[in-house]
Amino acid sequence: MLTIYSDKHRLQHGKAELIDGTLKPCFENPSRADMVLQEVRSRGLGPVIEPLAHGLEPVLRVHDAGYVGFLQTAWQRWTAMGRDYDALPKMWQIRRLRAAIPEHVEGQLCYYSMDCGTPLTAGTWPAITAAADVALTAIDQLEAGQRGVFALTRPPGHHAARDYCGGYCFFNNAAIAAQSLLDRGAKRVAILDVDYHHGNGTQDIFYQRDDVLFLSIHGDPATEYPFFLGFADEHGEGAGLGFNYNFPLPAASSVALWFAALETALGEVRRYAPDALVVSLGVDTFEGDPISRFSLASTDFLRLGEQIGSLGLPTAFCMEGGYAVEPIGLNAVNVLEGFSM
Ligand SMILES: NCCCNCCCCCC(O)(O)C(F)(F)F
Ligand SMILES: [Zn+2]
Repeated sequence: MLTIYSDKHRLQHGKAELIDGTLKPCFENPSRADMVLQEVRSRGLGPVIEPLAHGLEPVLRVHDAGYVGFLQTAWQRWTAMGRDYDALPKMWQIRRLRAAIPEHVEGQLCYYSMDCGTPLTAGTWPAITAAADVALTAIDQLEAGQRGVFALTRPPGHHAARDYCGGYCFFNNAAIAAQSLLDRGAKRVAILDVDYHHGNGTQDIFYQRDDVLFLSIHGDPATEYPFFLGFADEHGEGAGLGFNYNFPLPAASSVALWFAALETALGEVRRYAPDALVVSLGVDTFEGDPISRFSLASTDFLRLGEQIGSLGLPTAFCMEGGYAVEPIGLNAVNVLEGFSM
């Protein structure tokens, strides 16, 4: 299987994250992609190629122009205030506060974000534009006839909505990939999100549409991040009603329950009969993940890959989460090996 990878991911490296009451080194850091790349190479998964530049147009097909403009200018405006540290919001535009978009960079930082765990740094813009190019280059390769392609994307993307960042995500790589497939002639695309956390951003982007089927298996937002989306009664709206499936599972759910949800999800994909599949591949469902509470073993990721492969669809895998850094490569590449079996 072909892997698309850019070293520019290393430019996104936040200083600290508020976890369990104290500031700790960011869980979402460059070592994650380094370890996955190392495993891709050591397992001989296939060629590794650099992304081609695709510009901002494909990004603007899913993200709001004001939001993209904010991301593009934020660091320069932040440092112009004499600040050289990571840009993080101090508050949010919550209920009954004015909804107008602030002019000032600090107000926009609050307006265009959903949490304080997603540091905007000097390298964020080049890193996220490179990640979008990685995802789009994977679609180039699907269009050229590849059956499965691995977009080793970092930073991740599935929490990034039309007009806000969060959960370590800025550009929604999987959504950009899916939209690009449609723009190149696909009639229907399914996005399967197997990350431990609900892909609220991906759901947000396609919620009113029937040309993208979104399915997500994740920790129940009743007790898990992102708390405010990802419930089973969210089926889409308008033309999109019936094209959104959430499978929230209680924390500490069994592997059997997880695969039962996967089987149901894959049945819906078969029924939808898409032209292609995009997988938001998070491996934080791993039993040893430090911030998540499912218990897949490394061998279960082989089974996951095989099940996805059984759909027989052209598939682009976009890397999302996974924080047990030692086995992250084993777990991610197991999915890709299983798919290729
Ligand atoms: N006590 C731990 C709190 C962690 N709060 C943030 C969780 C973000 C998860 C990000 C992800 O894994 O979903 C992605 F795929 F986007 F990277
Ligand atoms: Zn996750």
